[in-house]
Amino acid sequence: NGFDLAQYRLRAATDRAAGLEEGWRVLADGVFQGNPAGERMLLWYMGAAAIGASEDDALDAITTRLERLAREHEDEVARSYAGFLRGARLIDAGDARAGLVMVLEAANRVFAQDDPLARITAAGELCSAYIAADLAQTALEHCHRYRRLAQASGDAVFMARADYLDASALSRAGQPQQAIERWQGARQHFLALGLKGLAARTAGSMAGDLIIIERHAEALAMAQEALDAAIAVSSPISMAISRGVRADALVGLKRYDEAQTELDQALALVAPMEQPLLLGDLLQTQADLLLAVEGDSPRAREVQARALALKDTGMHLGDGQELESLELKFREREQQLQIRELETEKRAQELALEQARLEAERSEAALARQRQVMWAVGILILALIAGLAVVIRLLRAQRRLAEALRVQAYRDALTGIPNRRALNELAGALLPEPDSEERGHVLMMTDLDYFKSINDRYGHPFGDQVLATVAELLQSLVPATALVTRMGGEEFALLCPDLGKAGAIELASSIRRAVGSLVLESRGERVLVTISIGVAVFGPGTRDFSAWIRAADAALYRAKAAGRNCVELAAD
Ligand SMILES: Nc1nc2c(ncn2[C@@H]2O[C@H](COP(=O)(O)OP(=O)(O)OP(=O)(O)O)[C@@H](O)[C@H]2O)c(=O)[nH]1
Repeated sequence: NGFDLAQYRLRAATDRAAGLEEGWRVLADGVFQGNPAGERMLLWYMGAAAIGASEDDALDAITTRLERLAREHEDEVARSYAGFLRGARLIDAGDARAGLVMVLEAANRVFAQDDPLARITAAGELCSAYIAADLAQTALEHCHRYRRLAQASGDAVFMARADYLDASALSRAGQPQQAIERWQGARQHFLALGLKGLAARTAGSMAGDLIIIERHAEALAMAQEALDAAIAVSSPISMAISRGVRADALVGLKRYDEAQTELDQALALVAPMEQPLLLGDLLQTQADLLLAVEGDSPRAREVQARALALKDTGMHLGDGQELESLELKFREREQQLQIRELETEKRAQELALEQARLEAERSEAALARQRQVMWAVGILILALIAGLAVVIRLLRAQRRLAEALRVQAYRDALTGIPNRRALNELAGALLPEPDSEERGHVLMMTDLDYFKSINDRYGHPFGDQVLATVAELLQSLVPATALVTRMGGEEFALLCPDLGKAGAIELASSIRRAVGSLVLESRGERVLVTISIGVAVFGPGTRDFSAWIRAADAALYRAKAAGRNCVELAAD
C-alpha cells in the first residue's frame, strides 16, 4: 500500500505525539483496509508511542482496536500486543503486580505462536515490564534473552533497544558504571540510525547514573540535551523527567536555587499525570534539596515520607504466587521452544551434513571419472607413440626390403654381379646416337665351353663354383668403366665403353687365356675350363641395343662353331 511501516516506527519513537496523530490519520484513510497484519504493526507502534507519551486515552483506543482485530481475525499476536500495552500502562500507574501478570500472559500466548518477530517483541516487553516494576534482577534475565533474539534478527532498532533496556535494568540493579556503558552503546546505535531524539532521551537516562557516580557536570549537560529534545517534540513527561534529573545534578553541584526552579517546573508537569513512581522520584529530589538547604527540618521529613510512600505503592506486588506460576509457565514454554529450535537446528545440520556428504561423493566420483579418462588418454597417447614407432620401423623395413629387392632385381644371385636387366638399362643410357662419332664402345658375349659336361661330371654345386670363379676373373680383367653381367646359364656379357676394336681384341684374348689357365680341382682331378668370345664394336650398322647383342651373339656362335676356346669379331 506504499506506507513504510519501518520508517513510521522510527518517526513514532522519536516524536510520539506526531506519530500518534499520523497513525490515526492513516487508519482513518483506510490505508490498512484488508491488511490486518499491517494494521496490527501500525497499532503496536502507535501503542508504544502512547505509553511513552503517557497518552492514556489514546492507549485505550489503540488497545481496543487491537483486541477487535484479534477477535475478527483470531489473531493471538494482536491480542498479546494489546496485553503488553495494558500491562505496561498498569505498571506505570503503580499496579505492578496486575501489569506484570498481564504482560506475562501475553508473552506466554506469543511464545505459543510461530511468529519470530512477535517473540522478539514479547521478550522486549517482559524486560521492559520488569524494569518498570523495579524488579531489576528478573529484568536483567529477560533483557539478556531479548538481546540474544535482537542480535539474531540483525535488526538495528532492536539492537539499540536491547542496549537501552539493558542499561535501564543495570541502572535499576544499582550498577551505574555498567549501565553507563550500555547507555553509550544505545546512544551510538540511535545516532547511527539518525535518531537524534532517541539519542538525546538516552543521554537523559544516562545522566541519572552519572549523578550516582558523582559526575554531576556531565549529568547536567546530558539532561539538558534530553530536555531540549523533549521540548522539541513537546513531550511533557520527557520534559518532567529531564528537569528532575537536572535538578538532581544541580543539587549535587550545590546550585540549589537553580535546582529548585527545575524541580518546580518538573512537578508542575507531572501534577496532572498519574505517574506515582516519577512523582516519587521528584519528591525524593525535593527532600534531598530541602535537607541540603535547611538541614533536618519537619518540611524535609514530610516530603521524604511522601516520596517513600509513593515509591512503595509503585513497587508493591502483593501476593507474588500468581506471578511466580506465570513466570514458571513462561520459562517452561521458552524451554520447549528452545528444544524445538535446537531440534530444528539439529535437523538442518543433519541435512546440511547429508548434502555435504552427497556433494563429496559426487565430486569424488567426478574425480575418479576424470582420472579414468586421463588414464585412458595417457594409455592412448602411449599406444599411439608405440604404434607410430612400429609404423616407422615397418616403413623403414619396407624401404630396406624394397631397396634389397631392387638391388636383387639387378643382381645375379649366384655370382653377385649385375644381371641381364642391369645390362639392358645401363646399355640404354650408354647407347650413343646412331650417327654419333663415338664408335669405340664394345660389347662381348662370352660362353663357357661344354659346361653341361662339367655339371654332369663334377656335380651342379661345382658348376656353380666355376661360374662364380669365372665371374670374379672377368671383373678383375675388364677396365674400371666396363660392366660385367651374367646373361643366364654359363653366358656372360661385357660392356666396355670406349675400348675400341684393337683394345677389344686384346682384352678378349687375355680373358680367353686367363680362363683357360684357371686352376680348378674337383674329386682330386684338375678341371679345365675354356671360354668362347664374340666381340661386336658399336658401328654404323648397329641401330639399337638388340641389334648390337645380336651381332655379338652371332660372333659368339661363330667362335663356338670354329671349335670353341677362341675369339670372333663381328662384321662392321
Ligand atoms: N652348375 C650350373 N649349371 C648351369 C647353370 N645354368 C645353366 N647350367 C647348365 O649349363 C649347361 C649348358 O649346356 P649347353 O647349353 O648344352 O652347352 P655346353 O654344354 O656348354 O656346350 P657348348 O655351349 O655348346 O659348348 C646345362 O647343362 C645347364 O644345366 C647354373 O647356374 N649352374
